[in-house]
Amino acid sequence: MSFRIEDVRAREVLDSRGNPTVEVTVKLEGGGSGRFSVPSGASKGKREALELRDGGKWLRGMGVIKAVRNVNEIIRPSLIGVDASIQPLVDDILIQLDGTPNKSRLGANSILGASVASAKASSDQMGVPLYKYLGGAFSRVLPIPLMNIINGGKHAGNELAIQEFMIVPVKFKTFKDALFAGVSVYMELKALLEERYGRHAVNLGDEGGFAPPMKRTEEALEALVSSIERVGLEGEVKLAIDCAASNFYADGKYNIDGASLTKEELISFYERIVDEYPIVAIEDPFHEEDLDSLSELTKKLGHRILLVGDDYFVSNERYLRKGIEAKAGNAVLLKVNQIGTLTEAVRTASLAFRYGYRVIVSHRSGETNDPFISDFSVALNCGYIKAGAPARGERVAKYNRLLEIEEELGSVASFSQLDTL
Ligand SMILES: O=C(O)[C@@H](CO)OP(=O)(O)O
Ligand SMILES: [Mg+2]
Repeated sequence: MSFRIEDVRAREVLDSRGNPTVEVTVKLEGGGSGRFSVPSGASKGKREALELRDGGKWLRGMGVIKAVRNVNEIIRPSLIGVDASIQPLVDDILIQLDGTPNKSRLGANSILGASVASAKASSDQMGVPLYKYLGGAFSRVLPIPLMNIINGGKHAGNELAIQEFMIVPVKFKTFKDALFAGVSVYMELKALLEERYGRHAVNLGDEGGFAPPMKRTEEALEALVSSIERVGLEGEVKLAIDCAASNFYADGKYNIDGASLTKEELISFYERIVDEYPIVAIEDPFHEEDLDSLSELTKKLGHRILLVGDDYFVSNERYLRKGIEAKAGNAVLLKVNQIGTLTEAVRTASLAFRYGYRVIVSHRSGETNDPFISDFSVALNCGYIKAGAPARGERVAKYNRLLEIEEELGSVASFSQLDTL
């Protein structure tokens, strides 16, 4: 059974927004193979590892021709003969080969493709499911899904400043029950939006949530609360928001709900909505450079809800460490393509666990049908996943994979129900 890499090949495929993305296939001498197609964000953090794009006018510059070439011409010869079952070695070779702090030479998209495809090839060679290969025999925690069912910000063509309005099924015994409860709320929300705003209100945003013509944050929160009540799930399904606040910040002010707020006013706004609605998590509440305000909000609300850093920490150990030192936030969003290799993503998760930060494995707004993040969340036993609405194939692929894993684990599967929730 040889784990030595025999071949690495990349090609261009399309993501869920129709943009080209990199798909990498790794083949091992022993016959095992793995394939991964890389996701892509729209509201990216400034400090994320670089996603290599090209093509000029053609495809509005969204091509990945160079990234594919980098895999086939630079990464391929360096990985051939390497033992794919030693993931830190594979990733170290990729990191050295790139040689830049933000993966700007080869592109995080080409590097990540090779990194994850190697892990998948190795798990195939070993004949064990990916979550077990990555996490070992004790991987058994199915994550609470944070399901984004009203889309705003950069993910939708409406006037909502806040990017994601999520439902969080918190009091269920199994992942399947939690998922199906979320689906009931999603369907009820569709009916409610049609009643209130008409049929055009149920068009979908990038992550499969509805993109109704709403203007104010509380209009969305209220619609979610009403939908939850209408299906009788109050107390069992709660709410979360991803503000992605860098996108509504300009010249020292936050432009939200028709007002221009100072950070102090925004803090009061968050305190009020947490009092009035069943919110259990707020992600990126301030712009990505303002760690102080995140610390301030953590002091006020950190004992009650999750305060999640996405653009703040960009899945990077270095920035998470700064957050920990500043007592900013109490959870980190983990997106493998923000950092570029699997080994680095796992290191970030380990650092988070060591300091009591929660880890939420996350999709990107531009996704593919690859359900890698589902296996990854179970491998980490982290207890949370953010994977969009239970609609649109590329989101559903993640939920369906989790259903499969839960069934496969049978009686040892455990579904996370965490204390602060
Ligand atoms: O901000 C986010 O958390 C993500 C995923 O929901 O969006 P994007 O992939 O566009 O960065
Ligand atoms: Mg985010």
